[in-house]
Amino acid sequence: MDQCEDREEGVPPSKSTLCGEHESQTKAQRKKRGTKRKHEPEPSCVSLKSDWSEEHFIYFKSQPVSAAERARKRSGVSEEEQLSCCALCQDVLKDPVSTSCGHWFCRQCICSYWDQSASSGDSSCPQCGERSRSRAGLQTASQSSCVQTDVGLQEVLDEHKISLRRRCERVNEGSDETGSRTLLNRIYTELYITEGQSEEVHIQHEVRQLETASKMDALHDTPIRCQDIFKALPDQQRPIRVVLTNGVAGVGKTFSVQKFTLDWAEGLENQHVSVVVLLSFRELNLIRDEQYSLLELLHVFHPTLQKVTAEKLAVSQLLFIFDGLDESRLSLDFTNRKLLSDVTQKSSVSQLLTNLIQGNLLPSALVWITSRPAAANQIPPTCVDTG
Ligand SMILES: Nc1ncnc2c1ncn2[C@@H]1O[C@H](COP(=O)(O)OP(=O)(O)OP(=O)(O)O)[C@@H](O)[C@H]1O
Repeated sequence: MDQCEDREEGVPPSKSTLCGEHESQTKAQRKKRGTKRKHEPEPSCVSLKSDWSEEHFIYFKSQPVSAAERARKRSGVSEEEQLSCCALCQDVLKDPVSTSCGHWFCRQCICSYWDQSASSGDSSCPQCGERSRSRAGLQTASQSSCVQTDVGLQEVLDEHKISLRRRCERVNEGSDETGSRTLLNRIYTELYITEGQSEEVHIQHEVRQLETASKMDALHDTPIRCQDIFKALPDQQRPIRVVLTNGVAGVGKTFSVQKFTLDWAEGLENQHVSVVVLLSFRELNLIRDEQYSLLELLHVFHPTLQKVTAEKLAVSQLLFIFDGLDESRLSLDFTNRKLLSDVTQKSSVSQLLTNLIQGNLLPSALVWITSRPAAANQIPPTCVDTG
């Protein structure tokens, strides 16, 4: 059994349950001090980092065309062939490395070229004559792609992170919206999530559930930090893609989401995620009767995503956070057979969400949903990863 006070109060285990006992401050204490506030989401900006291969291609295209390249073009050699061919041995690249001007050679070819070159220590590019980085600085394809992927997109990504940091770094304190905003990191106390999967559908009132909760067993009673919810436990085989965090009113679900996002935006945690898309069901309610594609949905709520194409979206590691399922006025119908797999295909917001959660849309995207217990049964247990 977990040791958290709120679990003792009776939050029934779902995929994960926010136990909500802060290390130094209980919910009761918070309420007494009038700190329970709902944090309205603000518009944010999002950018995207693409996979290396796509940028790799752009990278080559953007190089100044050398005489050798022009000659190859004249000879009818395709660009793909050029990219896989060493300019020195004219053979297929072996252990390919690039000079700082962007030309590719077999590592052995370029090293022996430099070894043989009259002026030792000269590291000019054999193809264009430009002075290159030294042999120690030659880049492999993956190093080069990282650098190139970041060109242009890095700026957008930084902008997105700054935007999300601004959105999450401060929270309202006080009993009404006029309360002052304070730094989240200053008041945040660690919350623990326990993993569990209830077989029952929770139809009772939350108070009733509190009574029955003690009869349910958590799958794991090890507390998990909110930043670690997508990290599989040692005994878990499958990667975790969809997480549903279930917790009673005021336990700290929104705070956890904000803390997770802030740590990501500050570069502290979960850096394998390229883009965090933070949305509340309250925001989504506003467009529930409209038709959007997933790409448009992101553009609407995250304007800087406008710079990002569907192709880049498909190859990036996205994390969608949907906060407050209990406030949803969408009718999430997981039995609807309308399959969506194209991020540019328009549909209702609920269909976008069900397809995203089911993995038809952006199958590698991570999804985190938070909910009060009474509403959590809107997500079928089969859609949630138990690890
Ligand atoms: N980790 C935390 N550290 C410090 N205070 C917290 C923490 N989590 C929650 N609180 C306090 O509890 C209040 C309620 O938290 P929060 O809005 O995150 O709850 P919630 O679970 O999202 O509630 P609801 O179900 O009503 O949306 C916050 O305004 C804050 O004052």
